[in-house]
Amino acid sequence: MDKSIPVEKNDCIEAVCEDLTHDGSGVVKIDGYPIFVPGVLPGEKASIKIIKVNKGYGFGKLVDILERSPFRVDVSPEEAHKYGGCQLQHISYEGQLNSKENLVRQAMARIGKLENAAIHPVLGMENPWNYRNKAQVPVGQKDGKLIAGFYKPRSHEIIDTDESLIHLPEVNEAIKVVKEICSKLEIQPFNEEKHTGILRHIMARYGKESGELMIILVTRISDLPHKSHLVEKILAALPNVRSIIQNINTKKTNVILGEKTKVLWGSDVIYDNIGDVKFAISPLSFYQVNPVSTKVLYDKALEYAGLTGKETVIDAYCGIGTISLFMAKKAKKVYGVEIVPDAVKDAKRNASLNGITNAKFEAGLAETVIPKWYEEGIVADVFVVDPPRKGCDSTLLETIIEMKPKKVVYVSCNPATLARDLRILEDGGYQTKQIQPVDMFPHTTHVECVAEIVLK
Ligand SMILES: C[S@@+](CC[C@H](N)C(=O)[O-])C[C@H]1O[C@@H](n2cnc3c(N)ncnc32)[C@H](O)[C@@H]1O
Repeated sequence: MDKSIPVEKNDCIEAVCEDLTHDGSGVVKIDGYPIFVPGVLPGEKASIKIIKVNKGYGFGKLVDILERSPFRVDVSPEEAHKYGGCQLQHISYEGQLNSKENLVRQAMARIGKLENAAIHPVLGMENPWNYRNKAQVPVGQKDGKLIAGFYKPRSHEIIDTDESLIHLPEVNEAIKVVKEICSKLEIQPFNEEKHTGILRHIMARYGKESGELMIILVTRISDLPHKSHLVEKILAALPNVRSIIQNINTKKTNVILGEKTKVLWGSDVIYDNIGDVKFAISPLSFYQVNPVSTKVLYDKALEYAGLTGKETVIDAYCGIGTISLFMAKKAKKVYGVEIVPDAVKDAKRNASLNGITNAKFEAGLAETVIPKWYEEGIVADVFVVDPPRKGCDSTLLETIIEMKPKKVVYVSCNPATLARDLRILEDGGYQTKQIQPVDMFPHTTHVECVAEIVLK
């Protein structure tokens, strides 16, 4: 037995939970040795069975709650099905917002070593239910029947479900109807293990403001049987449908969408509005999933940018040009860069759709295109970044530090990489003035942040 590890496998202990991890597990410590226990909340005393011990940390199973947190809510197994595996379903909304604020504060202190940044309380939703404008449900088979729903946590077993408490009702309805139609037409569900069958995922994307619906059928092969019947039945059942797409993903991968799409019926995009800007959204483009919180987030980004109409703005990782076009209305010129060519096509289309002529978009890697722009003499007064979870590329951060825009607005969906990148910017002559967390994903552990960073 390793003496530095104070517990052994199968021990039963009683301990008080001190914290939550980024994936929502409770953390208890025995003589400083951390044990991760799913289901237990900070402040709760619990009895726990040790199920695994590693050198620096262990895992436990919650046996009983001995002292209950005031933030705990009881969720029945039927309700849990409707949460689609949301990690914070057992915490009241107030408790979720507290724990997200704590997560941001800890990342900024531990990773970012930020001392002077003001970190505001999380801006939560008035109604944190039925907010998602997009669903992508895996399809499989059970007892000879087509099933679709969500993956059981930490497994690839599909839990068949027809309703999610976090999807907009129109999205729930679309998924349910398409699933029934595919089942009746006997379209073969995908078998992940054997890599056989046809239908891998059903996706629905809904414009909350426009009421337009896009259905995407992700298939393993390009041959989709009963195509015309399928289209006919979807249109009869869902009058809001504007676009039916087939996406082909032939690969053995967890990535949902393949690169090839075919329009089976209607338009190649749907439209939606955020504030007074209209957007065309194509199947492969990134579009924020929570329209209510997106408006809050973009308004905050605009406020932090402090535009007067004279500024040149660079928007790195611009997607379909959402933040760029919000900024373009208040800036002299905006340059956006994005890796997905379809998204850049959407961004260009969106600029003309809104009569915006001072925005220019280019497809490519932010870390390659922006240094090239800089060499050509394009210098930003305000630099916006909104990278994926892994954060900004280091070359891009170096370019920002060299270019010296007077302000950087950093939109992030991962506090850990945000904190890492803020440290790099601070070491390069910037100061983080304030960070506003926004709850874009209620009932999950995710939190979005927008940070205002100024040149010292
Ligand atoms: C979090 S999304 C933000 C999109 C947009 N700002 C919005 O709010 O809708 C990140 C975007 O970065 C793009 N992306 C990922 N890596 C990139 C890179 N190295 N260079 C440029 N764009 C990238 C993704 O395709 C995605 O559209």
